[in-house]
Amino acid sequence: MKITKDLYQGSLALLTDFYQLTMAYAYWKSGKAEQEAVFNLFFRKHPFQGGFTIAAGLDYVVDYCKNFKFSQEDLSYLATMKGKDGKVLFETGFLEYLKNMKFSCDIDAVEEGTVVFPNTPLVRVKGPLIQCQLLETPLLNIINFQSLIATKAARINLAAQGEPVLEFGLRRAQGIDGGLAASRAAYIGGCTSTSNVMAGKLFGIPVSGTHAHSWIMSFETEMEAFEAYADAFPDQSIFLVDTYDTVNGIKNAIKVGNALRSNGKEMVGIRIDSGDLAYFSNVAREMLDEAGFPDAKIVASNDLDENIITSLKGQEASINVWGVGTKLVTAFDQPALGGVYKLSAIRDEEGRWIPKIKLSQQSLKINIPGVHTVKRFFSKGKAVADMIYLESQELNPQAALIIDPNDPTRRKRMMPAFYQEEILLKPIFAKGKLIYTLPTIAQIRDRVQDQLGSIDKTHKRLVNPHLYPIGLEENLHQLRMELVLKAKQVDNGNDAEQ
Ligand SMILES: Nc1ncnc2c1ncn2[C@@H]1O[C@H](COP(=O)(O)OP(=O)(O)OP(=O)(O)O)[C@@H](O)[C@H]1O
Ligand SMILES: O=P(O)(O)OC[C@H]1O[C@H](OP(=O)(O)OP(=O)(O)O)[C@H](O)[C@@H]1O
Ligand SMILES: O=C(O)c1cccnc1
Ligand SMILES: [Mg+2]
Repeated sequence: MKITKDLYQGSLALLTDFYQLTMAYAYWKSGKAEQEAVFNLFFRKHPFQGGFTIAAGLDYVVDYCKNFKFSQEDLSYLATMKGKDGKVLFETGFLEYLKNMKFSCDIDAVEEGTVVFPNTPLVRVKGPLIQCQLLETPLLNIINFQSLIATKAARINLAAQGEPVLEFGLRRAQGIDGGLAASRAAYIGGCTSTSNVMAGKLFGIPVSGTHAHSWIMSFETEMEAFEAYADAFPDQSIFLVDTYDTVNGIKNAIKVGNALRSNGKEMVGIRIDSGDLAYFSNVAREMLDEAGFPDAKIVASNDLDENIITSLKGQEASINVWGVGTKLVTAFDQPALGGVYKLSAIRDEEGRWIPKIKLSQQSLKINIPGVHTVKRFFSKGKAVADMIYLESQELNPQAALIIDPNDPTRRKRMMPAFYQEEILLKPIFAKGKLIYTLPTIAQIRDRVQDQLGSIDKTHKRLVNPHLYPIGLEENLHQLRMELVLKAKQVDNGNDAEQ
């Protein structure tokens, strides 16, 4: 395998779970392939025990769907697959069907960078059952990871209180694509730049960095190393001061800073990567100020995350720039967002939508049926609640009642006279045609900041946040309850109609 050349071979159609293909075959075989269905992608719980999630990855989803096609190589590989009986698994007629399959779904999705809450749809796919099914794994793969990292980045940036956060994660990221997608999502979530040069090239993200301990160690003395670096980059020197002795390193940085200044140049700052970051940053600030470098930046790194940054802020550390790698790009304390993709309705032969439900012992896991969408209510520019409702439902113009899907005793009446509203699912594809103008990555990043500004600070608290209200419109709640009771009867062998 030559990863530089052979990794994707121009097609991602097989980047899926095997069972999607066996189901696709069986749908085809039983004549159900083109029956229309609706699936929703949503998650049940915020990551990091937080109070908000940032939706990310739609740009990748759009590209995936636009290029949703099985290549000749993909089909040749599928043709070699054998069943337990030694016979080919997929008939040639099916492979022919896949070859001619054209993406034709409607996709509605929340825009990238939107603040989202549990149980509300992030992506809704409506179209031929076989296509909806084949999209499950790639859509989850893309949205789960990028939303997770964008959320982690947003938390880290909230902790940094507006100071720059430089993303340094590539060396510890989850492989090649994980590293690229993480840099993209980290930037969307609020980071200032990435150290990942390929992400810079591919996504147009600002690239920045300092230098490593190896640079210092390659010289006889730290002074020589600083001088040589200042010589190479007189306008952008940040000196790593902790290779041997941090206080001495700061003294050396000041000496080289003075030398630069005598040539009309200014050092940018120093970086501290070990030890007590509060103590050493305060020592450094005092020394730099005293030496006439009050504007020199103090960059800190070393296994930082939102909790350590919050703690360092609490200790009044003199850090101005935060370098964050491992714990950001690996989402260290929660390695996956538990997004799921569930069938919620299917069209019968008469063209009627039949809402579908999946039972679970945990009521938290019972899905939301029907062709539904989500609306956000705002009061004075602040988001106050999200309502999931059936698209075909006429809403009470006076007041909509929303009911918590996990606790029907929690209810909230929304009086439209006091609220502005926005439907969060936007049309992206109509019958396979892209009808959405993709924003730039900078616009998505700005959107995250606007969105965070639109929710109350109690939901942004990093520890024990206040729960944002989301609910089912009462008719949808009623439908869900009826379907649950009916399904339970069927499950028990009773006649559902009695
Ligand atoms: N003042 C502080 N308050 C809270 N956490 C801190 C403080 N200073 C440093 N830390 C964190 O404590 C941890 C120290 O880790 P560790 O002991 O591995 O580093 P170190 O020994 O200082 O550095 P290295 O091993 O790289 O030489 C890091 O996660 C760092 O971010
Ligand atoms: O700590 P992170 O958040 O991942 O940030 C990136 C780290 O990568 C670099 O060193 P590396 O960890 O490779 O070596 P070191 O621990 O010996 O400094 C850098 O000096 C940071 O410590
Ligand atoms: O530029 C840096 O300082 C950097 C880059 C990657 C990892 N750690 C630090
Ligand atoms: Mg380290």
